[in-house]
Amino acid sequence: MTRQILIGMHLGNGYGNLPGAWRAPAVDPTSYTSFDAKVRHAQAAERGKLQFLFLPDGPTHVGDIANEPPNFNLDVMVTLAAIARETSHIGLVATGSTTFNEPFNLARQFKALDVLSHGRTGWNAVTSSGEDVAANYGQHIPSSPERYGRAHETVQLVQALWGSWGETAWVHDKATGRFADPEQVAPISLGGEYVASRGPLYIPPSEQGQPVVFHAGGSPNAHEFAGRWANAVIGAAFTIDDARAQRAAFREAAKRAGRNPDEIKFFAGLMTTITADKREGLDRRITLSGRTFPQRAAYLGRMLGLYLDPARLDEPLSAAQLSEARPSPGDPRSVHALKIARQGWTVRDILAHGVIDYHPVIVGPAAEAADHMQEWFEADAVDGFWVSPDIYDGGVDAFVDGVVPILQDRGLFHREYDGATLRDHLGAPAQYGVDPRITR
Ligand SMILES: Cc1cc2nc3c(=O)[nH]c(=O)nc-3n(C[C@H](O)[C@H](O)[C@H](O)COP(=O)(O)O)c2cc1C
Repeated sequence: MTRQILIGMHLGNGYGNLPGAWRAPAVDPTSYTSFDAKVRHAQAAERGKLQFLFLPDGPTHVGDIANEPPNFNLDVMVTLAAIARETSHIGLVATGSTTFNEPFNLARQFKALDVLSHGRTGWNAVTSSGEDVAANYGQHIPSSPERYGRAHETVQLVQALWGSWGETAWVHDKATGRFADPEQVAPISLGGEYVASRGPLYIPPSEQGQPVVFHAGGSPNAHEFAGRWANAVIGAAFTIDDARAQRAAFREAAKRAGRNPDEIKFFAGLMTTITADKREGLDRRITLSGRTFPQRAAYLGRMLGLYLDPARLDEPLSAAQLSEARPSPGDPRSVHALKIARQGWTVRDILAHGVIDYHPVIVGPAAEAADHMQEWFEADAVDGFWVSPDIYDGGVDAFVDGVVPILQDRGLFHREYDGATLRDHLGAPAQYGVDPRITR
């Protein structure tokens, strides 16, 4: 079968990726606590046949709570449990820290969600960063080798626990009175330098056996970790070359672990403001994020090697400034920022293009997003994207009704779900318990 783009949808705080999304006209400002809102956004993504929802998790809030909502869900597992009951196909991927959770708790919660969702669950196993997160657990952030040392042990333990209830152990035969085959439900008694568990975990397999492992991280340690354990990587890249290099690094690591590199899919982030014309999109972004622009103008200046006066946001860069500008080698977004500046936009509009955002930003007609996705995909830079809409109410629909049909017409995106599990959607191989190739 020809390779096609895979798409996940970011679901964060209930509003969208713009800091002022909670104040948008059609948005209920209490969506942060509304599970109805989250279910509605998930159903919109499922209508577009997207492969999965991705829920990041800190868990902390370091933003400006006086003006902006927290970044994350109230609780990713509770949110996905609610969504699982109101959707039928879309994959449900939640982030769970290997540093600040016990393997037994992770194994139990994720497998229970996998059973509840009939085999649609994914675990984004991350090592976490930031002292503010660690402080919530009364700890400091361990060093990278320690975090990844614990992460390797944790995933191995979690998968061993998932496999500790044998695939055919559950007999539940009322006539004979036999509930389960005890030979197939056995302790694992595994322990390492950081974590240990006896088991077994009393949870039978789901329709996909056990959850699919994802990872998000960028260091060489992350490559080795994902190369061994993950079937998908939630990535961040600003250029095709960067994405291609990251994807290749994860694929090489998978090969070193004795796996087929096609077993690990690389997803780049993409932020969207899909509108009929660019001006409408820029204006929306100015209304909902312009409060930060004076401060961002100073940063944009540093990206371009210029001084930009925060009081003169409504002027384009002068000819002298444009000829003096040099993209900063320290920020991969600088080349793109200069390209936009050269198109003659005002500083306010340059910032409204999202040139200082966490991921590439598309502002404007759906075809622009489709073109971006096609270009990156055909350059072998990605297997797919995780898409983060500016405002979930309306923004998920704009993607599903605008971008998805274009990709489908170009033969780049499927029209129907072929299977019912997340493993099916990602083309991930069957696995139950630990992967014997990794733990031999
Ligand atoms: C695209 C992307 C998404 C991430 N999402 C999360 C997240 O939701 N929660 C979290 O704790 N860390 C998240 N991380 C951070 C990683 O867990 C990791 O702590 C960080 O990248 C530092 O690890 P490294 O040394 O491997 O780069 C994310 C990282 C990337 C690149």
